[in-house]
Amino acid sequence: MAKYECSEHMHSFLKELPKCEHHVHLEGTLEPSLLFNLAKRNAITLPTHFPPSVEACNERYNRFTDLQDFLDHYYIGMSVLIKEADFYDLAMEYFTKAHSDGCLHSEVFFDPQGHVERGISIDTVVEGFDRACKEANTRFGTTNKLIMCLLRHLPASSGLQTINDAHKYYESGIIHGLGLDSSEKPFPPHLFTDCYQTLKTKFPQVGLTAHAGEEGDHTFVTNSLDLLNVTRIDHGVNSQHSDELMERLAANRTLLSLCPLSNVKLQVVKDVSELPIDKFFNNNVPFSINSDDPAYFGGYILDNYITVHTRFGFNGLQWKQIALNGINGSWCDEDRKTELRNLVDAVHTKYKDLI
Ligand SMILES: Nc1ncnc2[nH]cnc12
Ligand SMILES: [Zn+2]
Repeated sequence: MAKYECSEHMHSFLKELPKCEHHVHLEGTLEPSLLFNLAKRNAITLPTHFPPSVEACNERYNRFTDLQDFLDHYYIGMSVLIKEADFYDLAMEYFTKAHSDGCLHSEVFFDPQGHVERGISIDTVVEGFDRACKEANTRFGTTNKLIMCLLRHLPASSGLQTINDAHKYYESGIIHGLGLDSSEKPFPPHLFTDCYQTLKTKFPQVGLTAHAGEEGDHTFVTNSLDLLNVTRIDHGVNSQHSDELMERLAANRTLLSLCPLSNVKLQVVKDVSELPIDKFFNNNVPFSINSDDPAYFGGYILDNYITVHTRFGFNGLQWKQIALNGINGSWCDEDRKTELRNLVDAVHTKYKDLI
């Protein structure tokens, strides 16, 4: 289904192009090899219906029927994460891979409720992830932000409790944002209005985002904007079905964090070429390209960029614009944004023949 070639030269350009990732769940970066190592280290027995080996995981992960089928594996997978060092090791594996893909700034999700309900304290989770964020910055010079997600299949009261438990991490800036994930269609945005409002009132600097328009229709996107006051939308592919919404996203420069390989693996589309990526680009709807749950969907950020290239054949100038839109939509400070824009300029100049 590849329509365009990705030459070695284009591959090098896409790898070197400074990229920002805004949509990756740290628990979704749990490679089967680490999953089984941690299960052994922590003496965890996985349920008998979970794939019993790395090979069996790779085979099963290739045929998810929908979002819920994936989530059923994802929540079992994360059950091997017990100690602070487990969360650290998981995040360090991701930051190392992202850095080797040319990703210079990552805003990463995590699901504390998925751990707290198993008896793991939120402090264990956040301390491990925060230590990895700091280590990645020291080791690679990459920047990163933690975004706490609420699980939409749990009641808003549990979300409020989680926000309360995370209070000190928002206060110190260790957690920067709030997101909303898990099963979308049965749990629309209005259920979480109070959670978003409570956090925003206490911490006006917090970044707000939500998964919307992945399996839900475009009203999930509009309602996330209107009721949750988010400034970013995770996925948002179904925004394509409302011209009014498309205009609103473009006018307000609201970033969609698209996840092309995820959409194929979760049967949102059969092939990346069916995604409205050219439509978003041509209508000035800003988007970034992300990996979502790379250990489950078979590709990290660069794999997603390359697949998009083979389907849409963007030229060097268009790729530069996509990279700049990702920087503009990031939650890092202005100095870092300027630094990243200059790096994009330099790489684009180096590959100026790709225009
Ligand atoms: N793609 C996705 N959609 C909703 N919830 C998720 N949790 C992890 N990945 C997710
Ligand atoms: Zn996601």
